[in-house]
Amino acid sequence: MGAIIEIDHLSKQYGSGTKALDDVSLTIDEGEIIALLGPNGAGKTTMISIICGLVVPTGGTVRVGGHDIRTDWRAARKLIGLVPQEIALEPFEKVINCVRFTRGLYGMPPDDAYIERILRALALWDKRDAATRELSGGMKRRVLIAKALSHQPKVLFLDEPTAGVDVALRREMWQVVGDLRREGVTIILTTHYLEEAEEMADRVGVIAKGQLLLVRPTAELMGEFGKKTLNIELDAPLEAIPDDLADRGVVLTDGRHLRYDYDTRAERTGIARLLGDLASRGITVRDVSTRQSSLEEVFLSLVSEDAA
Ligand SMILES: Nc1ncnc2c1ncn2[C@@H]1O[C@H](COP(=O)(O)OP(=O)(O)OP(=O)(O)O)[C@@H](O)[C@H]1O
Repeated sequence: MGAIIEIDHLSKQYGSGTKALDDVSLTIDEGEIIALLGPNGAGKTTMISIICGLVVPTGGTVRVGGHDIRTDWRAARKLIGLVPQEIALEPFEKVINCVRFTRGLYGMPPDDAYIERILRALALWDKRDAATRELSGGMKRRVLIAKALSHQPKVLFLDEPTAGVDVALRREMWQVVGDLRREGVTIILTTHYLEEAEEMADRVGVIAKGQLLLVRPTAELMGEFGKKTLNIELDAPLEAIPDDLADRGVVLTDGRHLRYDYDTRAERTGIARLLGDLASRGITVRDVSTRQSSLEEVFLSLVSEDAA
């Protein structure tokens, strides 16, 4: 599928002098889910705000669906829905009216059949006549998504969609995002929860200090940076580790357990040889398990590499 968002050498320096974005270029394809990861103040919200026309860039260009966000902003903005970080809803208004009004603000003709479809998809149909103040936090977030989808955008921005929500609600949100993807909506989300990026995103972009450090398919990033650890439980305790195994990086963690870190990218991981060597010495293995470093560890190693 073709590009829906083209960000070219984008920069933003706020009046205060803060350089929030520094020469960022990124192309996002239609239908993909991309997660922007970065510590507080990295520039994620600034990037989203520029694309949505809320902040004016100091350099570079952005095109949405081929429309320049500055010279052709009306057409660009029609393609975009934004779910902001802060929950701001009219407390006494009915859910269904909030969504209808937002659609109207975009100049779209009323379409109650479509509004019913999104409220049903977001499990809000039963609450359509409730005032928004009567809703739970998770429901309010879903109303924000319904509002953002009210004008049938092709691109949805979710700025920290699950900040401050509990684990069950977070899973519920992931489900909603999965459903939207099946509808063909392109989704750009910012998150501090690395698990969220790992779970949902096709690609991950890591931002720190206004710079896009890298953008990679999530699986590739995990494969490339992910080290694995093999834990071996022995049948009988060992006094010491044989020298040749120690030379290969095998560690005796306690008498009964060996640990071996290996690189998933290596042509030979050395696992078969290690198990063979143990067997030939009469050292019996009771159990083996492996553990892969999480995206969190990958992310921390990237950001610290950058700081170094
Ligand atoms: N309106 C503004 N005026 C001046 N500086 C700003 C403004 N908005 C953001 N900044 C600064 O720009 C930098 C990037 O902020 P931004 O909100 O884009 O980061 P973020 O990655 O979204 O952070 P968070 O994860 O905390 O939401 C920060 O140093 C911030 O203080």
